[in-house]
Amino acid sequence: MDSLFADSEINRPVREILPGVIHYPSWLSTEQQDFLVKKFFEWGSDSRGIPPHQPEIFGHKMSVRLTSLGWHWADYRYTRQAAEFGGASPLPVPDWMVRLGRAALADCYSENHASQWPRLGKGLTRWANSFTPDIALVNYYAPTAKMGMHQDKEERSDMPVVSLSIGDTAVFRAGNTLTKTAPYTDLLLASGDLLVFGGPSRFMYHGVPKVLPGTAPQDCRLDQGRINITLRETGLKDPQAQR
Ligand SMILES: O=C(O)CCC(=O)C(=O)O
Ligand SMILES: [Fe+2]
Repeated sequence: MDSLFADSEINRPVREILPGVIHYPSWLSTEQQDFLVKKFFEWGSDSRGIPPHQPEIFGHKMSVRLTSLGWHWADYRYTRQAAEFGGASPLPVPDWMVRLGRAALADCYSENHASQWPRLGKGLTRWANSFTPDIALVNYYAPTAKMGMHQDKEERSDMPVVSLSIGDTAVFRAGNTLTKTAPYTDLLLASGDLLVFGGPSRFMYHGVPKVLPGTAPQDCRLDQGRINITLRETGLKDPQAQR
């Protein structure tokens, strides 16, 4: 009874937070979360990839630790090699991750589901089939880490952003497309939650003001903190990098 009517199922319906922003609670199964945590540790310790690091922006170290697959992100641009790590290249985006990204969009934007979201622009549904993320940003938030308000705009594609959360719950701040300032909509992203933002909100400002320590499910394989995996299409052609 408890698990059938768990709080998460009753109080956290799938919602369109803002036009084109879909929050799908508990989208990942426990097994999928376990698998992603295992992969997270593998990626982080693989000497062939980009080591987890705290990128510097405007002379300040971010509190989040980042590694990435597909492309390296630094100084607001994508490159295939990381000069600061001896020219190392990121590990590739695995096929299963592309399929996961498509499944996420299918669940949020396909005709079936999208009819529920009256504010979702027309034409979003076509994205579910063609989404081919070529970058996965893998963020680790220690319990005190946060991420300032920003836009994801290094891409040359207007494909949606797919974001997966594992571990401690975070406060996610969805802003607006015009300024870093209010109006904001704050929501909680818990372990297993999916957030997709595209269409009219693809270039919204957003950030993570806070992680709520000790809120991960008891059986979570991540002892503390939060993993966020963000899948995007860069729209960049290989081998040329962004100038
Ligand atoms: O951690 C999150 O939920 C957001 C991450 C994010 O906005 C980013 O990596 O650009
Ligand atoms: Fe972002």
